[in-house]
Amino acid sequence: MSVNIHINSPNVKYTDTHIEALYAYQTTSVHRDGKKVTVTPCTTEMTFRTERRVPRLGVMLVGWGGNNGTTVMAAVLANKLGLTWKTKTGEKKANYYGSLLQASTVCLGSGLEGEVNVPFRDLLPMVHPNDIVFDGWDISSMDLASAMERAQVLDWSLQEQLRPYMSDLKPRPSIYIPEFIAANQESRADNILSGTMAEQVEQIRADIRDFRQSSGVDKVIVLWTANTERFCDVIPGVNDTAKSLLATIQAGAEVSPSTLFAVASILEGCAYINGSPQNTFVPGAVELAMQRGVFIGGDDFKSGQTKIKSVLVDFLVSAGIKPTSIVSYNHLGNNDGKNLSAPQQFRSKEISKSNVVDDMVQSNPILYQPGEKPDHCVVIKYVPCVGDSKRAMDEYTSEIMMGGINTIALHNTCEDSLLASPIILDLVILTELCQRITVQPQGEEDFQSFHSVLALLSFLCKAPLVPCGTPVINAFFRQRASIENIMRACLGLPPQNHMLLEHKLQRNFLPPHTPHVGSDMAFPKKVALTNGNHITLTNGIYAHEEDAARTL
Ligand SMILES: NC(=O)c1ccc[n+]([C@@H]2O[C@H](COP(=O)([O-])OP(=O)(O)OC[C@H]3O[C@@H](n4cnc5c(N)ncnc54)[C@H](O)[C@@H]3O)[C@@H](O)[C@H]2O)c1
Ligand SMILES: O=P([O-])([O-])O[C@@H]1[C@@H](O)[C@H](O)[C@@H](O)[C@H](O)[C@@H]1O
Repeated sequence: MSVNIHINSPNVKYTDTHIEALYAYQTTSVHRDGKKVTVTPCTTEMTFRTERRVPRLGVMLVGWGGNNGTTVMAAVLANKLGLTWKTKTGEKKANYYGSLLQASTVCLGSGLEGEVNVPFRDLLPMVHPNDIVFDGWDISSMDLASAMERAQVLDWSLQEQLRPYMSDLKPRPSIYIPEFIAANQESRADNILSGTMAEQVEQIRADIRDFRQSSGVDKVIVLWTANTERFCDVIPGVNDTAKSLLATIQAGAEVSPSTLFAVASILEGCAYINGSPQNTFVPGAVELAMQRGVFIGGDDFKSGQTKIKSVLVDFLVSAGIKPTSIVSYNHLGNNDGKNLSAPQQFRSKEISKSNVVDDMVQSNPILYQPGEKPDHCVVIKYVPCVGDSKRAMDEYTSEIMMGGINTIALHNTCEDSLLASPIILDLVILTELCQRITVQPQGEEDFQSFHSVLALLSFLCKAPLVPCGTPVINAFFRQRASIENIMRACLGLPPQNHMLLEHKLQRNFLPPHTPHVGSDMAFPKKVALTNGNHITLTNGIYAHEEDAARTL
């Protein structure tokens, strides 16, 4: 179900190349003086400009031969080919469930039939996952069909159909520095580059150029879905500035493979996204991205256990209930789990899985004293038997009224790669869309793009990377609303505020031409059809309906 949305407003202009929308951005400036809090509403008129032409997108995955890499490749092929396959519970059909853009909707407002919800992906012109061209690197030389089999994620009857399309896909040799990942990964490393660090970065850059040229794509985005690395020390003169980082690479001192890929991507003008928890984006990498006007984003896909945590803690704290203990245990048996069985790699993940509640806790000084936090314990165990089917068990203990205690226990079987793959697609498609959006605040001559650190990706990450000094938001629905409302702004639409005031007052205050869905209104007998099979909904929002005529 896809719709063709057209905003009928004097503030929105469709040119051949752009959607241009005048938008009143409303915020509040708050000043606190002791117990006195002064709130000043601020409105900034601005113009959002979105390029309408959707490019041919190439995505290069670092770790292409891994569980996530092979699964996202397989999923796109299966969708593109419209594959179905038999399983013991019946026939399955390829889909993109779990993708915010492909499988969730947004409410555009009310029409003659009540609320009109449309696919997120239809809000603005954006890349369809079926059209993405993939390539990538892996320290394992295994072809993608065999690597898909090794991953043990997808049903065999589906794998058999996909094998002919994936057996010729071979990951490019990659940068391998053993001390950054678990020693137990060494047995996979038969596909590695040689030469100095600088030479290897140049090879990665050459790979990107080769892919862009041979595939004919218009742009390339690079995404890290390789193993979790240990954290890298941030050292002045080594990686604290773009200049020092580039010099360190030339000198061959400590730089992680993920940071080397980041530098190579940025120097090639390609956005770079980190799907793992390590601190790939040392200050020098961030500065380099800003200097080059290239997007970077991450860290660590938010896919299952942590995603629920960012919902549940938001619910509890927003409801005035005080979480006092969060115990997040899981065991998994895939190669990611094997890598995380090493202490330094686990530590990277422990940090990203633990910090996700900080903003929600700090938002409620009624419940928490300054600096007070719930006990928070993260445990990850490697149990080969369960493979990619991670078993997450959580216990949330909270204080409720009058000394009461509430305990929520969850068991969550996360098929990790089937949860992460749609997130990988959302990350690259949203990043590409942001590359086509510019904004001109009132009074400024030039249009500007988003900050190089693409905070809009926070919804998809456990440890959101944000511009220095800006707030880190982990609360799930706040993150989602940020994406929705920025996309609405590109269409000149106000933020979704959920007020539904028209249904909460005694009298309907909407202009007569705007029907109020309710028994006290006489519906027009027929909705005029305009422009062929477009139907003009009230308030000028057109929806392209598959079925043409309708009478009400
Ligand atoms: N739900 C999820 O699966 C999920 C959620 C959040 C984060 N992650 C992170 O995503 C990453 C991938 O997860 P996975 O389950 O696919 O793991 P995986 O081990 O199956 O795949 C990682 C791949 O990266 C390769 N690799 C390692 N070092 C490399 C390098 N320097 N260059 C190129 N390739 C390299 C490995 O050979 C392997 O094929 C991990 O860091 C994991 O922590 C996964
Ligand atoms: O499900 P989630 O918490 O978002 O994320 C997952 C962790 O629970 C799991 O322990 C880890 O192995 C995966 O790489 C992923 O990070």
